[in-house]
Amino acid sequence: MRVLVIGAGNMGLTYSEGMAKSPLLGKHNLNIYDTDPKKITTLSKEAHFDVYDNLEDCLPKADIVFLAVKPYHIEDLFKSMTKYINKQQLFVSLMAGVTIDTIKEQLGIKKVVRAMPNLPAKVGKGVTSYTESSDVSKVELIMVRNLLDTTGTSIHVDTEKFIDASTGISGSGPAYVFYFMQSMLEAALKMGFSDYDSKILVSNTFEGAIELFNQSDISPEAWIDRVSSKGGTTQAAIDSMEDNNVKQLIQDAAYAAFNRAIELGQEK
Ligand SMILES: NC(=O)C1=CN([C@@H]2O[C@H](COP(=O)(O)OP(=O)(O)OC[C@H]3O[C@@H](n4cnc5c(N)ncnc54)[C@H](O)[C@@H]3O)[C@@H](O)[C@H]2O)C=CC1
Ligand SMILES: O=C(O)[C@@H]1CCC=N1
Repeated sequence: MRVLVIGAGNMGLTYSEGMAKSPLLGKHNLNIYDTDPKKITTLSKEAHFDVYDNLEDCLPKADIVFLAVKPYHIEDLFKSMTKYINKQQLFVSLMAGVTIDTIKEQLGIKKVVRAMPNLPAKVGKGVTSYTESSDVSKVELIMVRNLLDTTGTSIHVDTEKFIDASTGISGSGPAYVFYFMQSMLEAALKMGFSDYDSKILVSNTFEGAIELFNQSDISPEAWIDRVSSKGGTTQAAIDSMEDNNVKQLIQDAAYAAFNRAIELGQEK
């Protein structure tokens, strides 16, 4: 099985590295294509996998093609792809918003898996949701799942609505966590801690809280209770967040991303 990844950016490279390291594929069955000459030069020197600057040499021989460009790149990309593709090939899109029907229509193909990954895939802790067009067989779907799982874990969803919804939760989600971290870092700096100490305080707090959550069946709400003393400091902080409607604002943000994913799918 030969896999081609189109787009050597954050996601394309992350997936390429995950798949190339996996015994499922190995680096010689993994090719990557990009149009940016600087990226091609850098990647060619690193030689984790075979890098291409033209579709003619890599697209016809691929069995599975990952699409990892920005949604606004597809117009040019799809035009350049059509003469090198065949109906046996399976396309896996990692792009936010772009629908299965758009990919099928614009490429004139039938087998598409639409997936929504996230950036912790870089450290093997990604979560990817995925769904497929009706022409993808069960065996092909298992193959794709195995490839997605080289960067973490995956969940199968029945409709594309849940791909857009998971964009609002997990796809964009790492940015919400970083936003919270940045806010805590800035508070620590204002309180007078050094850069180094602020980073240690904040990153260990996040890591420790996640570990507690993962190692128990206790909800985040119940953990908040365990941190809080009546009339104490945590209560003062949580009251401040509740008074400022922070929970609602975070939910609004997740919906803003969900709705933007739907909108992207309608922009052709
Ligand atoms: N960055 C993230 O955390 C996530 C990104 N995604 C999706 O992944 C996709 C890629 O995002 P990033 O990797 O962040 O973008 P990026 O900007 O880092 O990478 C895009 C790559 O595509 C290349 N490219 C542009 N036009 C091309 C063409 N015609 N042919 C070949 N390569 C071309 C660019 O040179 C660049 O290397 C997007 O559609 C995004 O919605 C999904 C989930 C998370
Ligand atoms: O911001 C974006 O559109 C992409 C999709 C999810 C994360 N990054």
